This record gives sequence, C-alpha cells and structure tokens, in this order.
Amino acid sequence: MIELEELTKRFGDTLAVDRLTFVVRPGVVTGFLGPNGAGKSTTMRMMLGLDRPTSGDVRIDGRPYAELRDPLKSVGALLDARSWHGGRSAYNHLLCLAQSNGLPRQRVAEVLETVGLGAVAAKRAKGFSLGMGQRLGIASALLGDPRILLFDEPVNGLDPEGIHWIRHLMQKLAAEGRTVFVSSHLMSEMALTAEHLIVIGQGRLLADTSMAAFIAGNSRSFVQLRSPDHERLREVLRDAGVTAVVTADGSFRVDAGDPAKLGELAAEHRIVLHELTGRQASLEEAFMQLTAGSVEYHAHDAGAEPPPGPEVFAPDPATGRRPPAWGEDWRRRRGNDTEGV
Ligand SMILES: Nc1ncnc2c1ncn2[C@@H]1O[C@H](COP(=O)(O)OP(=O)(O)OP(=O)(O)O)[C@@H](O)[C@H]1O
Repeated sequence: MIELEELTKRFGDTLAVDRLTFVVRPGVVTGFLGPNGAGKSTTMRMMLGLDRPTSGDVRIDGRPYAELRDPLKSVGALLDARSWHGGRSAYNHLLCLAQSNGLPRQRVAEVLETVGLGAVAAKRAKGFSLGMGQRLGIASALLGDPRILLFDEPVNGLDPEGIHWIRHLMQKLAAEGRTVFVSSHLMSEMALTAEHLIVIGQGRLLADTSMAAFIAGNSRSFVQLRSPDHERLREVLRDAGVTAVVTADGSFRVDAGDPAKLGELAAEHRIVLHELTGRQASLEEAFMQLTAGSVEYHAHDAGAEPPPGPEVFAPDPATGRRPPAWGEDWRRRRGNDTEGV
C-alpha cells in the first residue's frame, strides 16, 4: 500500500501539498481528484521520489521510494506519457528500461501485447499519436509487473475505445490485488472506474471515502416529474406543501423527494405523468459542490453572477422558511434557468 503522513510540499510561497495523510489500499481502484493546481501531480511525484517533501513522509510498502530495492518491480507509474526517446522504437525503449532494471527481455513483448502496440513495436515512438504514446507509457509502468501502479491522467488523448480499454485494465489490475491510484479530470470516467476516492483542494485533504459515500454525502438526490398537465401538477404539489422547482426543460424537480409518494400523489389526482425519475446527483456535481471553495482559477463570465428573478425554492408553508438551497450556486453558475412553483 501507499501511506502518506503529514506530507507537505512548499515551492517558495506556494504551499502545493499541505499535511496530507491517507492510505491507498490494494484491491480497488482509488481515484485522486482535485481542481487544477490542487497538488495532485506534486503528491504523485513525491510518492515516486521525484520531488522531496518539505516535511512529512510517504512510504511504499513501508519504505520511502529511494529505499526500494527494485523500484520498477514495486511501483509502476505513468506521469508524463511523452517521457521517452522519440528516436527509439517502442520495443527498444522498453528493452532499455528492462535491461537497466534487471527485468527479463520477454516482458517487453508481453507488455507490448497487453497495451495493443505489438504491431507497431518496431516503429519509432516519435511518430506515435497521443493515444499510442499513452499506451507506451502504460507499457513502461507494467514492465516490472509491480504491485502498485500510479497513473496521472491516463486517459488524456485516448479515444472512446482507448478509454474503455484503460478502465478495464485498471479494474483488472486492482482485481488481481494490486494497488491502483489514478488521477483524472474526466469525472464521468472516474465514476465508472474508481471504487474509492481521495479528493484534495489547495493541497489539503477534502475527502477519503468510497465513491458511493462521496456522491451521497456531497449531493442530494432529487425526483424529476413531468406531466402534460403541467399547471394541475404545479397546483397539486403546492397544495401538498411539496417544494419544487421548474427546470429549464419544463419538468419539476423535488430535492430529496420520494418517487413512490410523488407518484401516488399524482395518481390520487388523476394526473398523467410522462416522467417520474428518482435521480442521484453525479460525481461531477458532488465534486463541484465539495471543491467550490478551493478552486485556484475561476473563469469570470457573465453567467457567473446569479441572475435576478423569482425565488428558486418555494418557502415551506408550515414555517414560512426557505429550504436549504443545495446546488443553487452551482445551477446559477451554469445559468440553468429555474423558476419557483
Ligand atoms: N516545480 C514547481 N515550482 C513552483 N510551483 C510549482 C511547481 N510544481 C507545482 N507547483 C505549484 O504547486 C501547485 C500544485 O501543482 P500540481 O501540478 O501538483 O497540481 P495538480 O493538482 O496536479 O494540477 P493539474 O490538475 O492542473 O495538473 C500549483 O499551484 C503549482 O503552480
């Protein structure tokens, strides 16, 4: 496993990594998320002994990277996919790595087949596409058959087939009992790949939890209803004291609602529904909710200002109080029109 304890890195005035403590365990894919500049690459570089911590430490199977006897057999990493000599063929690049690390020559052909580069093994790497370069980087990481794998943005530049392939490769490696730690900005892909998540913002740990718990804990479920009898449904919801918003596509959204109860309410009033969907917010929404305060670079555009207009949420008829407006800021930033019921 990989263990970090109070790991800290300062570059001049910039505190890139701030007392990070967490453990990356074997057997599952662990996703590493954070906004741009959060400190992900710096953390991974320190795991591999490429950056020296200002304080704290990081251990690979109980030792600092520098003390590993056969580093390539312990940890494989893809940090910068283009870190190879372009004049060499894919085969020769891997052969050099194998020979300098005491690995058997036959591993070269094996990993080339694993990553699907067998047919272009003799071609010079400088002619490789971005996706082929990523595959060659992954082949280098797998060369020593390591128990621990680190991938920094591995799907960068890959086409859908390549993305699908790497997702299954990472899950297979984890299922073999390896430790797989992967960063990516592609939230939809991360949601499909990782079981556990480490989230950082401005160098600090924001979450260390399972994917399911992260989404459930940082977002709210909601129910979406749509009816051809829009006005009647609006009245029924209002009379029942249900707080709802009308979304840009004309459906009603009830935060933390119960689909069964709302369906029964509509049936009681003989209202036809064209949609009744219980939804869980996505990883992207949960991520944006959690990291909203720790984004280093904000885009400033007209849509960033909350639009004037009607109340988004109806007040609770019993208390007259406005309910908590989860995601309101986010919806406003996105310019997603909503109207009160
Ligand atoms: N060698 C360096 N010298 C000075 N500052 C650095 C150096 N490397 C990183 N930083 C700074 O440290 C912070 C963290 O950078 P890092 O690249 O680790 O973030 P990241 O989460 O990987 O970002 P991204 O998602 O954009 O790749 C940033 O503010 C960055 O500018």
